[in-house]
Amino acid sequence: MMGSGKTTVGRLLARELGYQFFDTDELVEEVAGCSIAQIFADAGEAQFRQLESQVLEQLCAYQKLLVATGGGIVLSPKNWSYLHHGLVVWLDVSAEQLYRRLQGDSSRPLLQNPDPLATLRSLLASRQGLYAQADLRLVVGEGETPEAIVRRAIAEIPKCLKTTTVDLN
Ligand SMILES: Nc1ncnc2c1ncn2[C@@H]1O[C@H](COP(=O)(O)OP(=O)(O)O)[C@@H](O)[C@H]1O
Ligand SMILES: O=C(O)C1=C[C@@H](OP(=O)(O)O)[C@@H](O)[C@H](O)C1
Repeated sequence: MMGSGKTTVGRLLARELGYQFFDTDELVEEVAGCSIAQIFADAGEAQFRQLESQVLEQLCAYQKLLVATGGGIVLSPKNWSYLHHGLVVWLDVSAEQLYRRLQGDSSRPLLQNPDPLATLRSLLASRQGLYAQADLRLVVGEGETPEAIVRRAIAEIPKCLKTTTVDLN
């Protein structure tokens, strides 16, 4: 979800793993040559979603990447075929925590309305089943720091790696 810490935690985790870090929102802005808010205002959400899929498709061909996606990437079934090239982590943060973090932030167009908390609750409820398709769910506690989440991710990721080693001795 937006504001769950994908960019903040992802950047730190990439450094720990020695992976390159990319953020689909940043790449979309580079491709479009303007901010996400501007893309939504000028071309609409559908155009943003197309650019987002395009960027994800290009990224999924590479290895040793950590990709922080936009919170709505889960909406398109096609995006899941790209996401499943890697291990998908869900940072599960309550709507109330998200609201506190994003108060006064004008960069997320879907929250620019009179009741952003209600929007966050309703988006979270409608996307819950999609986020649940992730390989790893990290429920983020109240006040848990990005560094603590990274430590938990590093402990949990090996347990859910999809590859298995076959010993042919
Ligand atoms: N674990 C955390 N605790 C408190 N604030 C956080 C945490 N993770 C991220 N933030 C803050 O929340 C806001 C949104 O984080 P960000 O990493 O941009 O989220 P996302 O990429 O998922 O939209 C930023 O202001 C960031 O500093
Ligand atoms: O949840 C969403 O639909 C969106 C989340 C945003 O990314 P973050 O999750 O990085 O905030 C950004 O892609 C856009 O504003 C739409």
